[in-house]
Amino acid sequence: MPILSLQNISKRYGAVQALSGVSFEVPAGSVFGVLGPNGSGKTTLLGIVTDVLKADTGSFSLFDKTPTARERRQIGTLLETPNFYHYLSGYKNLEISAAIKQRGKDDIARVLEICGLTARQHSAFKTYSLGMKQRLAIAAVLLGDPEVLILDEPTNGLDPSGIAEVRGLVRKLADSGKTIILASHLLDEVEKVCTHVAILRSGKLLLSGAVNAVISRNDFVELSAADNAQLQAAMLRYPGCTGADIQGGLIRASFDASPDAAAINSYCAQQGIWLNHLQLRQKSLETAFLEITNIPAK
Ligand SMILES: Nc1ncnc2c1ncn2[C@@H]1O[C@H](COP(=O)(O)OP(=O)(O)OP(=O)(O)O)[C@@H](O)[C@H]1O
Repeated sequence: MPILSLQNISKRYGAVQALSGVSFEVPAGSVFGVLGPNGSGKTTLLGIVTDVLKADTGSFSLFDKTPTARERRQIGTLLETPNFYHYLSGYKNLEISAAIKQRGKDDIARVLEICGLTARQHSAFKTYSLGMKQRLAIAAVLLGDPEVLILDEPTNGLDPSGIAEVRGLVRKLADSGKTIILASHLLDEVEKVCTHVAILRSGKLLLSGAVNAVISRNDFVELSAADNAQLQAAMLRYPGCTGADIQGGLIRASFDASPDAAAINSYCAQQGIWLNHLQLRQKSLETAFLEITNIPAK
């Protein structure tokens, strides 16, 4: 059963079509990244799912049901950084969050522990690092132990150590069985923490599914020999080779499936070509993302 299923969601703000017919499913237990460049509709989509915004058309189900207050209570949401009181401690701030959410205080110690803030719970919020501040925001979301977490750009504005802390926390929460839906404009982030992804561009869904299936990073091979022109011609005859370009003294050969370096080496030897360089390489994430976002929208 998918945790969240979107059917044909569209939303317009005046002249701006923020979302156009977006449909996808979020599997239970996944860390699901909603990925897209700035302005692609990620926040609008999360706003609709969390009932902050209303879709013009389309519908969605939570836990396989039309969402009611009961289903919504199972969702913890962090769409923007909460306004914590700077002079109050982390603990006191969570007391206020618990009161606003009408949750008891008895859950505060648990969420502080999960977020690694127990030792600093009585320090003033203003003394926290950026990463600790964001972990406190996530602690507030965890009050009441929701099954699903929705986080909008949870590492935005953090320094590298803050980013690492928040990613570590997201992984830990995923390991504990939570389903996590997070928006990001960073492919790198999605690859590091997400199991599944939906990629948006200009409000349209380009692709969705398991990260490994969606972000294909077919290997390519770099090779060279004394006569690169002869090698290039030979590689273009190699079964499955889809291209062979000479770049900076090396031939970069691409394939329709993962290449086998040993087979390429022996093929070249059979052609009387002795390789002085042969290396398998992976497409950079950047290249893979640019290729994905350049494909025509569905
Ligand atoms: N309240 C609004 N009124 C008018 N246009 C809006 C409003 N909110 C968003 N938009 C527009 O809708 C489009 C989608 O915006 P949205 O914030 O959902 O994208 P996003 O992918 O979350 O972007 P970012 O990464 O910059 O937060 C953008 O073109 C944005 O300018």
